[in-house]
Amino acid sequence: MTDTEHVRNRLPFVVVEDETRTKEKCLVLGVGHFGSCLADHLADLGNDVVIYGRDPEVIDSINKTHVNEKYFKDYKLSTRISGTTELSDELLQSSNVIVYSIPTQAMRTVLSGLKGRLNPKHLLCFANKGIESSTGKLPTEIILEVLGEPYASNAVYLSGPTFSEEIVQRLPSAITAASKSHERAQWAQRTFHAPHFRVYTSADTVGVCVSGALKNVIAIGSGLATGRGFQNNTRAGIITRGLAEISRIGLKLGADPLTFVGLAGIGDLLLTASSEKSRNFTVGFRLGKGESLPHIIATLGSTAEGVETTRAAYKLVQKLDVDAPMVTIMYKLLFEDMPMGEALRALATREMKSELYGWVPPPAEVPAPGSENVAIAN
Ligand SMILES: NC(=O)C1=CN([C@@H]2O[C@H](COP(=O)(O)OP(=O)(O)OC[C@H]3O[C@@H](n4cnc5c(N)ncnc54)[C@H](O)[C@@H]3O)[C@@H](O)[C@H]2O)C=CC1
Ligand SMILES: O=C(CO)COP(=O)(O)O
Repeated sequence: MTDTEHVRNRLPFVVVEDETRTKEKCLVLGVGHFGSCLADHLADLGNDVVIYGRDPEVIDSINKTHVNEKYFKDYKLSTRISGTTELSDELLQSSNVIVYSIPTQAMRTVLSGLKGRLNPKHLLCFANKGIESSTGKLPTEIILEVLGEPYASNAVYLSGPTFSEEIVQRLPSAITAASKSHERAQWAQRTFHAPHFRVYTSADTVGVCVSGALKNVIAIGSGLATGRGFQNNTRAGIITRGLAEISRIGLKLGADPLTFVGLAGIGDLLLTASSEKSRNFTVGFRLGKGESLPHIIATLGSTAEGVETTRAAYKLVQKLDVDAPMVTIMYKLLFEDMPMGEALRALATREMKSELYGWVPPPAEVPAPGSENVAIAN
């Protein structure tokens, strides 16, 4: 058991005792890796925190021993966290900050259960990353469809390079809080910000959600290449061209191009697509080693959002009619049994392109020497 106190002691600044900070009543939905570490972080900053989970054994272990026996058995969580399996109206009304940290595929169901029981005064933060596989819709769209306004405009999306196991150890991290409402983004910033957890605001909710979802698809591809035995050059190429692909898709949806060079963009892509700590990278790595997808999913013990998001992203890019070779090949590999050799060949033998295609108009054709055009020009 690692007591996080000793980790905190190696930070060159005080983490908690800031009396000027407004203490919030926080409710964290989801008792997996990310929900637990965000609950711990919020409690560490002096907030009252209740964590909701559907797994009574995990909630029981948090209440009795302050340990999440399923996801963080090596770390003691804050004693300020209390767990519950009941989302009562009283609990919802007594909370002012609600953090959604359940996988995206369950989002419509969970939010439908909350509809009519929330208050526009709640600060709603969404920490999930993904696209709904049955519809190809982003979290921004699901919230609008299920909860409507003003919840959609006030929602805050937390996204960036933040592995839960590093946050729970209080290792310095940075994240983006995006909302159409600047006031809500700032509220989330004030609530989560700490010297070791820097929060930056953004207004680009679409860009942040697209980046957070699609980096997982690229991370599976990067893991796969690594599992197959390719090395650093390949990984850097995948990450860079992956970012170009994410940007093309995001731009079609109206994202701000600068988001892709931010924490939720390149920051999270770099992290996830290059680390064995990532579940999505791990799924790819194991595929590259020859394991089957159903076996990997059954034994991963946690969620890899990129798998279902690949299915969703494939639908989305077809609808948007945008060139997305990695999303397309990953979909065929994962869901259409395309052999790996064929997939890699298909990616590698595509036509030659300009690096910025999809971003800027193609340059004018340069006439080949000796061609008719040259003769005319001369
Ligand atoms: N783990 C990490 O480092 C990070 C995760 N995220 C995102 O946070 C979200 C959650 O991920 P993790 O906590 O890591 O996943 P996880 O697999 O560790 O935990 C998921 C939790 O959600 C619960 N859950 C699933 N469906 C539910 C439902 N219908 N009602 C109530 N609870 C339900 C599960 O019981 C489990 O406790 C994902 O979208 C992920 O991409 C974002 C940043 C970092
Ligand atoms: O989103 C994450 C880190 O920012 C976590 O990545 P994985 O879900 O691939 O583990």
